[in-house]
Amino acid sequence: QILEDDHTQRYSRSVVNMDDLLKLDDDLAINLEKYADRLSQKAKTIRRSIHEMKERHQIYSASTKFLVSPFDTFSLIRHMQADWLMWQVFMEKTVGEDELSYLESKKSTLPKDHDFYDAADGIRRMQGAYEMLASDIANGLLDGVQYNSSLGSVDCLALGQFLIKQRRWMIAEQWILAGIKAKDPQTEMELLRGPKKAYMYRILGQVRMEQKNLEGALEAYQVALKYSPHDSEIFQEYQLLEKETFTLTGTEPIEDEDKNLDDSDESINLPPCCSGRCEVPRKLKRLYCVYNHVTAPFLRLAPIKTEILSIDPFVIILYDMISPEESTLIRSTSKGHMLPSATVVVDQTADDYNTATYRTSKSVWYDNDFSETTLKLTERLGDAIGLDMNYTEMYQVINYGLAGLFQTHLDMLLSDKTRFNGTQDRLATTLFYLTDVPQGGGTYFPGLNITVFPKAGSALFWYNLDTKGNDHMDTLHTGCPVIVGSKWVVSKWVDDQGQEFRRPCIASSSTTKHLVSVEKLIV
Ligand SMILES: O=C(O)CCC(=O)C(=O)O
Ligand SMILES: [Fe+2]
Repeated sequence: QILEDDHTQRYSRSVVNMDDLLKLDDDLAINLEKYADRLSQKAKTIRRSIHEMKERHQIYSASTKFLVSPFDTFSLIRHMQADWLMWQVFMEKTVGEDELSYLESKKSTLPKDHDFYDAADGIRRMQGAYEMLASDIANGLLDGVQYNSSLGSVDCLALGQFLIKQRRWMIAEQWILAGIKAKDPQTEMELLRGPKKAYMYRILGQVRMEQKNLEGALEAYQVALKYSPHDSEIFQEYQLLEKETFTLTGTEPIEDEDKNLDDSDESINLPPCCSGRCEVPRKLKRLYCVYNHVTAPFLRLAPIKTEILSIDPFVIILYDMISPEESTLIRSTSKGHMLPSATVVVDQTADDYNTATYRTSKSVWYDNDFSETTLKLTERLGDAIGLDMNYTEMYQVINYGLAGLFQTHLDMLLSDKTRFNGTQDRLATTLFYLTDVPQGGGTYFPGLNITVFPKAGSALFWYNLDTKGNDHMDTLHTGCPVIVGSKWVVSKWVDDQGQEFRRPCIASSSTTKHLVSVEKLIV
């Protein structure tokens, strides 16, 4: 079952909304500045009046006749009876109400808890997929590439606490340690609620305790107490811990009954090949590149550069399928219409957040004849793959978000049995890459040890079904987490029904004389 996801803004699901977010942040900063101006205006009025009051006092105290005159006496009584009440009213008057209500009006558009969870979970999975250390990420070293930016301790601590909630103690500890080491820029957040060192060491102690590392926990608590010797809560926890260490010495560590998550589950979903550094070599050792001029008459004039990545299943890259102008047009047309990508809901009772995390992108659908660009693209693709474009699904334009990914999956929707009952399925997949992705974001086939990195203008094409119409399990594929960049892809699925003459049912693709579609390149 395919459902459109909820229509709320999901900031982490696509990077197309990042400029809106930046603009909002800018507006709110200007608003805060206005608020500060109003506060200083109030303080200035108060200071000016104090100055006048002090001057008056000096005159009075210098005068010997003061308080003898009825005018002075009257004036002092009037002043003290009325003016201080007026000051009270002035002091109580709220400053910057307009600015406060402006902030209130923007609250609904600010990122929500789920946006933070999405973002934090994205970082966690990116870290797992590329086997990065928290301290490296915090210092701007991403999968071997050093960037001129880093994360502050508030950010690291927030990640650590998020991971504690997920009971992922090991990487939670990494992030808390990174937070302790992070150089703190004096941003407004540090000023408002900067994490105190004692607090961070206390959390470090707690995380170590959860991992039954009692000595490490004690050490962390001792440092916490050094920073904050009078904190009674930290002291009590420290004492409890000391007792526990005493009773546990020499005994086996107790296994926690709850399942504690570590990151081995991640490496199953996202194997290390996302980086392109596969442990096992791919089947085709050589590079096979051909000019395809055989699947359409027009290609004799303009052959398509085609790289063959795998024979069975048949996987190829088509080069120069989209021009930079067409790519820009598709992206700019789509930008305002993207919604969180539809997801296959496996468990309807689970909350939305849980069901949607394996595909973190936004997308929009277009018919073949949506625009001149899509019409041309359809014609070009039809020529390049030799299949009938009248039998295809709509185009889906996709943009990935922060560490955006599509976990390992198959594109076909049916079981072999249902498919042979006559229900339509996805014979082949085409993924057009609209952008280069500076780091990460490859399309990875675990069964084939092939990682394809997006190259603007190229298209990845493969058959999901073998020549007999059965599932090809080796077409399992992953949209690897984006590390840096904005990954735009356009997908196009070709239906099995309607291709009977272009891709007839044959015993195997080596029965070459029957091949009509792009597979005939391997002849
Ligand atoms: O973005 C990718 O690399 C994979 C996308 C994909 O598998 C899909 O859209 O079905
Ligand atoms: Fe897919």
